[in-house]
Amino acid sequence: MAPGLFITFEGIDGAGKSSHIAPLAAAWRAQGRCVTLTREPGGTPLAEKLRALLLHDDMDALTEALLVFAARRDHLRCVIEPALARGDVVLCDRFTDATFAYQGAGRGFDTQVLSYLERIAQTGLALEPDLMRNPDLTLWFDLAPDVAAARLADARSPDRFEALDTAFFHRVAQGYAARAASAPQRFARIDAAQPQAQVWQQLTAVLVQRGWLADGAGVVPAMSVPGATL
Ligand SMILES: Nc1ncnc2c1ncn2[C@@H]1O[C@H](COP(=O)(O)OP(=O)(O)O)[C@@H](O)[C@H]1O
Ligand SMILES: Cc1cn([C@H]2C[C@H](O)[C@@H](COP(=O)(O)OP(=O)(O)O)O2)c(=O)[nH]c1=O
Repeated sequence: MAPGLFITFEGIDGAGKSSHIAPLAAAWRAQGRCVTLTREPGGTPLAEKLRALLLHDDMDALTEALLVFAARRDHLRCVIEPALARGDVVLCDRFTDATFAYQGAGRGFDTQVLSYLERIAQTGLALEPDLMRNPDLTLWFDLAPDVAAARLADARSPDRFEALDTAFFHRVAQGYAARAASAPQRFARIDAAQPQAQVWQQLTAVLVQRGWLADGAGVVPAMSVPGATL
């Protein structure tokens, strides 16, 4: 059995993550791999309830951090770890880097506390009991906040995060850049300002280069592939 692969998609709101996840899942499935397609916050019935609170109810940054890690723990326990143990490719729309970018850099919450929560929430669930689960690869969609905002203005009504100002998203973008610099082996930066066909090419090239996807993978996604299919 091929070993499981845990791949996360990160970037500010509107960077283009959701548009590419379903087509990548289809490309892997066409090559005979089982794929688990999921998202954070969310991915389990409990974590989806926490997601609804996070996206719509007012709360402070510590409460946000505790809720995202509670949702993550349940998601790891019920979905991600079992899928990896089966040998699936797990494609997850956001994971812990989002917490460091949004609650850490965006809200200004203490990143040492986030690191502590990361360790306790992500350890003790894998086959190897001491492993702190981290993605094998993080595809980071890097896009200027004003371009992302222009894309979103045409696309959907904003949630509690998407309604924040551009200064917040500049901080979040810097948070992602810092996280990527601290784990360069794990991160692949995708230039999300490119037209979608080129974004797709860059994404698949990263995966082919690692030997995880065979060459000639799938079609370029249509612009309208919704995140709502997750
Ligand atoms: N490379 C691209 N160029 C132009 N528009 C894009 C591109 N990628 C995605 N979009 C559009 O931008 C909007 C936000 O994309 P989406 O995939 O939902 O972003 P995210 O999941 O990162 O918030 C959608 O309307 C989508 O069709
Ligand atoms: C995973 C995660 C997401 N978020 C935020 C980022 C997003 O604005 C929001 C929901 O993410 P997302 O699923 O990308 O929203 P959408 O489906 O509308 O594209 O949650 C955090 O603040 N911290 C986290 O740890």
